Amino acid sequence: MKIPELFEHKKPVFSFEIFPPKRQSGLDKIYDTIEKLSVCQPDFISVTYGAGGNMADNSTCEIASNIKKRFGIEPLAHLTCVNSSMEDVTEMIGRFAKADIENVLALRGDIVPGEAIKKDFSHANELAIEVQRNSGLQILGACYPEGHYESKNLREDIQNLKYKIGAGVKVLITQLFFDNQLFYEFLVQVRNAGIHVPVSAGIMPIVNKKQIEKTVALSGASLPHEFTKMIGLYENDPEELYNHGIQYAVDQIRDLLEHGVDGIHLYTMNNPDVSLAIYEKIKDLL
Ligand SMILES: NC(=O)C1=CN([C@@H]2O[C@H](COP(=O)(O)OP(=O)(O)OC[C@H]3O[C@@H](n4cnc5c(N)ncnc54)[C@H](O)[C@@H]3O)[C@@H](O)[C@H]2O)C=CC1
Ligand SMILES: Nc1nc(=O)c2c([nH]1)NC[C@@H]1CN(c3ccc(C(=O)N[C@@H](CCC(=O)O)C(=O)O)cc3)CN21
Repeated sequence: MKIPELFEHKKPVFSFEIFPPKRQSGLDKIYDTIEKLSVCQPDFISVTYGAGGNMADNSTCEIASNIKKRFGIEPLAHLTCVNSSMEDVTEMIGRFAKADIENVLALRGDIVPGEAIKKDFSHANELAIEVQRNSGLQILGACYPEGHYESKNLREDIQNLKYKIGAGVKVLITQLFFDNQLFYEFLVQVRNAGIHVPVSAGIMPIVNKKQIEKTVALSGASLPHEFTKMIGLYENDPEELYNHGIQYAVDQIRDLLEHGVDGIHLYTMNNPDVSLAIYEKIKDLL
């Protein structure tokens, strides 16, 4: 199924994101996770590729393929290019096609100190052009409600976003954010810039202390008062932080749905219990 077509017919589109396990031995567990997530009947599940700069894994294609074969759910395979040569990309596109994968999230990827950068691709739009040229894959892309941290400002980042659309990106998924107001303002600017593709909101529930630092560093997302207050109150009480972290995500998603968002993309962090708990509290609006 072509994910961009799904957005034409369904609102909201509800999706999950998972990441491949660090070791091959974790593969059984990821399939248990997907099985649990399948209860929510997500419209698609995306699988990261070298997420957070972790290039140790290479099982994105295999997992995405099984999401379709074993669970009958549409997969979205992420593909990054900053550490890849043209040859690597060609090979991976070929593997996706062979595995019957129809949709890819074209990303530049995180620049990790010490990890060699290859010169064939500098930005996600260049990867999108190659995917478009070399395959029949549907292309999705990432966008940044608060601007990408390497951009001077949001305006410049949105100008760069137009290159992706020009390169064939048909749906955008946002970086995680905790302040819906910033998302709504971003959406106005995106539409004013002439970008009219569906934009799905990426939401990450924060349920333990360890996630806070890592997530903020990866995303640069700003933390509204309500969020820092929750952390301040419960950071030393794991059970309360877990419950309030879920509730924060639920409140965020319900507000987005009430504002008519095109899609909700839940960063599951491979935790099906958290995702199911959230689903139970939002399903009446899906
Ligand atoms: N590994 C994964 O599965 C995921 C990774 N990410 C991360 O998101 C970050 C960026 O990825 P993308 O959005 O795909 O990168 P991108 O290439 O679209 O943007 C990166 C930066 O370059 C600028 N830029 C983009 N196109 C440009 C052009 N043609 N000329 C000049 N400047 C341009 C942007 O404004 C931005 O500041 C990375 O850190 C990526 O790894 C996000 C989601 C999932
Ligand atoms: N800059 C950036 N890079 C990404 O890879 C990325 C984003 N942003 N934003 C959206 C999602 C969120 N992603 C994430 C976010 C956090 C981890 C993370 O904390 N990984 C831990 C492992 C956690 C665990 O095993 O439970 C790690 O140590 O890599 C991974 C992917 C992938 N995506």
